[in-house]
Amino acid sequence: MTKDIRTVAFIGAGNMSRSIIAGLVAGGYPAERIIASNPSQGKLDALAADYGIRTGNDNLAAVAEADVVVMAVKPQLMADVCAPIAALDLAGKLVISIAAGVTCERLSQYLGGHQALVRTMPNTPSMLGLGMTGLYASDAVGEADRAFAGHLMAAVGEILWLDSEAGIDQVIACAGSSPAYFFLFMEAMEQGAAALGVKPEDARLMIQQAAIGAAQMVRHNPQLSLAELRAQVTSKGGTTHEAVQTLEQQGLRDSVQDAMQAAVRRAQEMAKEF
Ligand SMILES: NC(=O)C1=CN([C@@H]2O[C@H](COP(=O)(O)OP(=O)(O)OC[C@H]3O[C@@H](n4cnc5c(N)ncnc54)[C@H](OP(=O)(O)O)[C@@H]3O)[C@@H](O)[C@H]2O)C=CC1
Ligand SMILES: O=C(O)[C@@H]1CCC=N1
Repeated sequence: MTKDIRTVAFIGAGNMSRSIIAGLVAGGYPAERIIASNPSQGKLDALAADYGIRTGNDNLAAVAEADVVVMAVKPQLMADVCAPIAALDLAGKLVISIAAGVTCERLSQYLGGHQALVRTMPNTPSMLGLGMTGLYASDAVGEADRAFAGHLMAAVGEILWLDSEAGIDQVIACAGSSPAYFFLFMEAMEQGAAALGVKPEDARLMIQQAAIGAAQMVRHNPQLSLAELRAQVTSKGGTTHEAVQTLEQQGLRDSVQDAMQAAVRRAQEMAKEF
């Protein structure tokens, strides 16, 4: 955890803010230095109860008090939410955006020309300290602010600094959106298990353990390629070979590649829309 403790205001307290806040507090970031601002009260009450952070409905009060402002609303709301914030004195404040498809240039326009911007692309496993965040700092971001943004997101998982802003869209495809691909795969396995007559709770346990185990094997065996790990499971003439061949023949790799390209395409479209 960073020793550089600053007051951080999350503007928008939805799924992603909750994930990051959960990870920060679990990692020891002082809860009293975290503020969440959101229109609906229920999410705020839950955040205050679960993590002891400060909450409110007044974005401007939160921003005024903060050293660091995390913009965490949906991309399509960013312009409207930023407009009143732009009227505040933002000098000396670092603004971190987690929104997909809102460029630094656009965000700077929305914030009245504010320059100290870091664009990030986190993901929901941040909640467990198992996040993956890509970061891109605009030229105006000084060393201390850059380091703070890195430490903040490193508190909830791994980080990757990007040389170009276009890299953020690659992070979306590989890590921001990708937990959903794995959930979808596991959902499909649940359905497959049901078709085999497996009880739902048994299916969930087996799928969960296989997924956690596979991910940990990747993590703990950096010397082995993914294909080598797969080969270790695949006995010659055995069951895995039949299953994997079925997935291959039915085009799993092409589907995944198309899906990742679709994510990037959508991020690029959003950058024009928002
Ligand atoms: N979910 C994910 O996995 C990831 C999301 N992101 C990005 O994070 C951002 C947020 O996404 P996510 O958390 O999923 O979305 P959510 O819809 O869960 O959260 C957005 C929050 O913004 C709040 N909000 C709406 N209007 C305002 C306002 N005027 N002022 C303050 N808050 C407001 C909403 O409040 P309410 O609904 O209570 O009205 C809601 O709680 C998006 O830009 C997305 O691109 C990035 C990486 C991963
Ligand atoms: O679906 C989205 O647009 C956001 C960005 C990455 C994950 N969720």
